[in-house]
Amino acid sequence: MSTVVHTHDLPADWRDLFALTKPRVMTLVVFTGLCGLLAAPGTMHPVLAFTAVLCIAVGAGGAGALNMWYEADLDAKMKRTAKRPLPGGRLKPETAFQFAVGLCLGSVVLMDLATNHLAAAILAFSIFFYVVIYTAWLKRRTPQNIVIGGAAGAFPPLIGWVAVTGRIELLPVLLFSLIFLWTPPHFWALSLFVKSDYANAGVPMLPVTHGVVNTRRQIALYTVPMVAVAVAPWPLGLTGAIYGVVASVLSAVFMALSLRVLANKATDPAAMGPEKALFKFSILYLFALFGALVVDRFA
Ligand code: HEM
Ligand SMILES: CC(C)=CCC/C(C)=C/CC/C(C)=C/COP(=O)(O)OP(=O)(O)O
Repeated sequence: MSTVVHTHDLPADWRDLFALTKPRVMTLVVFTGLCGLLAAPGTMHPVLAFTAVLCIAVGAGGAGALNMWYEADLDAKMKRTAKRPLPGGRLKPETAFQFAVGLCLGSVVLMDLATNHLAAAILAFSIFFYVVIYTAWLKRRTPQNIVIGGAAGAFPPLIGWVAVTGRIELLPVLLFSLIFLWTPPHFWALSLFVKSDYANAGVPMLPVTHGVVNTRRQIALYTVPMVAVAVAPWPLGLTGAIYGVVASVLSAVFMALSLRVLANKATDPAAMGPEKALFKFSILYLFALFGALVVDRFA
């Protein structure tokens, strides 16, 4: 019987399993969940609060891993994703599936034990939404895939809030709506400069199905209600001026960048500076608004 362990194999395996959880994208998902939890009225034992945030991270990671398990065939066709653990042949699909299901189930059960049924149910629903509604159902069928399916990524602040209060209230619903309306400009800006990847893989993303001009119009169109929802908590008296000022200023920048995208006539990805700027700014924007929400709450 051989007991030789190739130690250099072990870290590679763990790195691949970790990569399966989409750690870079999920940092913002987890941050918005953490901020939803911190912004909620009431107190929670720090260990339970940490556990709740951990559950959001593990649940989101498990959902990301199930997404990669399901779409290994698509990922193999796109330059951006071809080297992922499954298309790269570094991980067996069964291993990925078991790991992913373990994370998803573990996160929901632990959330239920540590917080309340409603928070656990919303976590379960968002995993279901990302994996089944977005990945398995809509992504390959309609360019509205990310509008509807994107709702999955909007749940974390609500989950964080409900973990503390046990109730759904207006502010976390506005935070949900903010991310829901933010997702189309975030993703469509990116999809404009990686359009050929999606076209090659046969994924019906908006620039592929409805063209570059239409996609730019849609980005600007979603930015208007997004900005309104972003600022709304301040005049509604749900937050103070710190959040209000940060949200107003950064929303004005977001609007300006999306108008620059609308004005851009280029179709060559090399000339898509405004799109690249909007995509990068979209990430900073959510980090900043959610950060300001927490600072405001404790100021
Ligand atoms: C269906 C909705 C969404 C789609 C299709 C989408 C798609 C993408 C894609 C393709 C990337 C580029 C690179 C990569 O794979 O790392 C990206 C980057 C990113 N997305 Fe999204 N996204 C969506 C929603 C969200 C949500 C809800 C969040 C968080 C609240 C988010 C946060 C991020 C972050 C932080 C990055 C940058 C990652 C890095 O630095 O590499 N995305 N997104
Ligand atoms: C709590 C919980 C379950 C949260 C879910 C978080 C969520 C839905 C995040 C969406 C962000 C994301 C990874 C989009 C990638 O789209 P894609 O899968 O089409 O990207 P790809 O082309 O990079 O695979």
